[in-house]
Amino acid sequence: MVALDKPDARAALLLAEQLQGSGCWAKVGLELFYAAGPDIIGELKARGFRVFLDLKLHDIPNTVKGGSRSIARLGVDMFNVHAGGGLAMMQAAVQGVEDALDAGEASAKPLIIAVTQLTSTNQATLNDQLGIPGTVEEAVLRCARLTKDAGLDGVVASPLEVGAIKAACGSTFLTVTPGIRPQGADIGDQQRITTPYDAVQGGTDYLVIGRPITGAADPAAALQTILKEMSS
Ligand SMILES: O=c1ccn([C@@H]2O[C@H](COP(=O)(O)O)[C@@H](O)[C@H]2O)c(=O)[nH]1
Repeated sequence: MVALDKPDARAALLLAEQLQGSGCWAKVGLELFYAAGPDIIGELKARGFRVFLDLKLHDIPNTVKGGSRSIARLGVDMFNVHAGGGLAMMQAAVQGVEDALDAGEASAKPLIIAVTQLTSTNQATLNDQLGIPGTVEEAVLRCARLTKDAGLDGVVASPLEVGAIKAACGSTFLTVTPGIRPQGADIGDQQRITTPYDAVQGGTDYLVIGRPITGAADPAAALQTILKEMSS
């Protein structure tokens, strides 16, 4: 999944066109969605991309239900919420999608996943800033189990945690992992990272990659290099 973190539709579609035919998904996050609006989803779908809408809903259950219903109408293939919103909030996301399907507003059910702990969070952020005791992995696993109990399809986590999540929640529970950095790439604000190769070896279902591809002089070539690294 390539994170199309671009400031407007034109820049995002220019990038998407360079990646067309590679088989990658397009991930639409806050920067692009707030700038380009819902129409960007249709533009990407028309170019053959499967779309992960990464808006990380986190609100009271009733609001998340309505938001999820609206998202289901857009025809995205996957979207997410924050597990930190709790069981009822995540169940409300599922209900919102079911309402859209029952009302004939959406033709297919998108995958719904939940962010466990952001990959920019480290041990100190968790314990000292957020006041959550224990290790990051323990916090991630608590969120993953809650997400499964709520009936969602999987979680967003670091590739470092995939083995533990699969052991706790089962092999078919999806793991979607940002925090991917090829050897020598700039780490930026990410904290819990691995290489594309190690992420694949660790059993992740979907790798999410932004700047190592989008910041490259030739994004299509950067993607191909990463795809090669994943499979060798
Ligand atoms: O825990 C999370 C959840 C979402 N993301 C998003 O993934 C990409 C990663 O981009 P890079 O440039 O490869 O760091 C970005 O869109 C984030 O919003 C995440 O990184 N961690």
